[in-house]
Amino acid sequence: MGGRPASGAPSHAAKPTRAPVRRTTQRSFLMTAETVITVDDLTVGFGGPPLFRHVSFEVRRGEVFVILGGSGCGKSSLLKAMIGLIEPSQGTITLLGEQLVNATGEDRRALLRRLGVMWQSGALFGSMTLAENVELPLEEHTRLSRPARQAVARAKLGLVGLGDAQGKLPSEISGGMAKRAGIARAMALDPPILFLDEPSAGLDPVTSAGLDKLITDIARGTGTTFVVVTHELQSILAIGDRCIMLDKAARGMIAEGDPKELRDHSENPTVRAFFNREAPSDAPEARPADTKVGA
Ligand SMILES: Nc1ncnc2c1ncn2[C@@H]1O[C@H](COP(=O)(O)OP(=O)(O)OP(=O)(O)O)[C@@H](O)[C@H]1O
Repeated sequence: MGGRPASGAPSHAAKPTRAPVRRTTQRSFLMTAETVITVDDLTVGFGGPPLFRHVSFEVRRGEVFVILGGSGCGKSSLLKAMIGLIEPSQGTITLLGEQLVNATGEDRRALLRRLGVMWQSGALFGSMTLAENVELPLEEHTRLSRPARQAVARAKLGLVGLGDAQGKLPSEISGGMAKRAGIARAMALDPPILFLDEPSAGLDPVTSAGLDKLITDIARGTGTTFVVVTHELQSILAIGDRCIMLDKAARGMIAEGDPKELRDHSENPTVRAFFNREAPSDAPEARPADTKVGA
């Protein structure tokens, strides 16, 4: 099952399960915001049966878009396909108006430079201070002078609440601080889109909630678009403007919409089970057509 109903109509034609929705100003903005990512009919596999197939969705400028689902359903693989690290076996990915899948050479590199990525661990270089870590992409991809790079690094670390920790090594900071530093480094080149892979992994609930607030503050304050892979329910509900849900048994996308509306109104038993922390019911092939809610 994928993001399209069997008729071949686009997934956004799927019958929504509707409930009255109170729109905030932010959500109203997102309803009309331009599309910055279009994933169309995407299939990814590693030689055997596809991990997921026929996945289609759009991400709008300035929103926090969450890719969720149980372990092993392909969330990280989808993120990797969206940043050019995995070649899909079918489908297209349009980022900021440019085609990724067929792009090659300098065109591809220039497109990928416009994306910021933070991996689960924060992936900081242990022998470098936080400031030096943030400076690194600037050194690699710009002609800024050292003082200019230092000024940008200071600003980015200040933005994530680490203004006083610039001279520290990664071994001298907490896990939550490392995630913040990872976000600062991912933002060094002012990317319009930031991809975060499991940002809350390994964090206690309070630290995780602080990181959630940082993500929404940056999205609201700077208009940066976030694509976040996570299966942390509290984070999904705290940060997600919209989401898609992948499912291992369905080998595809089984839901799309506002996470709170999916939690409260989805008719799909697998989606309901996920949001209500229940063991999934027997739903071998979940139905995509009934699961688009509040998008
Ligand atoms: N490069 C690869 N080659 C072969 N198999 C892979 C590769 N990358 C991922 N897989 C497999 O694809 C499946 C999905 O992995 P992926 O990490 O995308 O899932 P996930 O939903 O992010 O899982 P989790 O929540 O547990 O991190 C796993 O079974 C994994 O072993």
